[in-house]
Amino acid sequence: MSRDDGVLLRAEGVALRYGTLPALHGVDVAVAAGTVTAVTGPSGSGKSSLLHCLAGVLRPTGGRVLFEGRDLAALSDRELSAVRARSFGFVFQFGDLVPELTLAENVALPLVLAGQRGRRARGPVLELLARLGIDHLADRRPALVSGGQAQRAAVARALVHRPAVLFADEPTGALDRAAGRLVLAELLALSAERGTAVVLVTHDETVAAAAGRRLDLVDGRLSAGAAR
Ligand SMILES: Nc1ncnc2c1ncn2[C@@H]1O[C@H](COP(=O)(O)OP(=O)(O)OP(=O)(O)O)[C@@H](O)[C@H]1O
Repeated sequence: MSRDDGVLLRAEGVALRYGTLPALHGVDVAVAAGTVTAVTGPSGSGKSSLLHCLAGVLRPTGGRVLFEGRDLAALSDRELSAVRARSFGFVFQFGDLVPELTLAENVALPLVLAGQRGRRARGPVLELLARLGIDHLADRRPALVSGGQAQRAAVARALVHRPAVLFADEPTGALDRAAGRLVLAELLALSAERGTAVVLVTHDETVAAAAGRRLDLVDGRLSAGAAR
């Protein structure tokens, strides 16, 4: 564990450049277990970049990111992949389900990657699909379900291995407002039940207001007053 009580993930002075273009400038963030953090800010302000740095998808060009006290940049590729597979879940705007696999097979992927046999994974997968009201679609491929149903499957896939942190980048951005609110409420309820911390990029003011904490980015910096 980190030296700070309950802090799972910590960004210290995180900076990121794409070539010569600076996207983040010295961002400090601490994410405690079981909390919900909304990352907001105008288009191009660095929200996705910050999420990707926190999740170990992008390596910061300055500062560091610690998960359970370990600097992600100091891990080998194999160790980093193992941390991400075991401890992190991801939901993106367009679900990114594998089109050739059924919903159940998609949701089982994190368990199969962790070494579980497909058949053993089916129990927890179906349970989660039932919680999200889509167990009757378990054996359908993503192309044959609605956008909201596919996004529910993406939420199930992100939580099935009970990760410590769920990273969600505009997870309901492709849905209409009402459907989006519903899926998001389900995502937050399931995460809370499982004690999973959520870091959520959103443009939706209502969603941001409902999160326990809000980080507002402006030009790659946390705006003054943003709670860390
Ligand atoms: N792969 C990339 N290569 C070069 N520049 C990039 C890349 N990804 C993002 N950027 C730039 O970095 C800055 C921050 O982008 P980022 O996607 O993090 O912003 P954002 O706040 O998530 O935006 P949006 O709300 O539009 O998704 C922007 O100026 C963007 O153009």
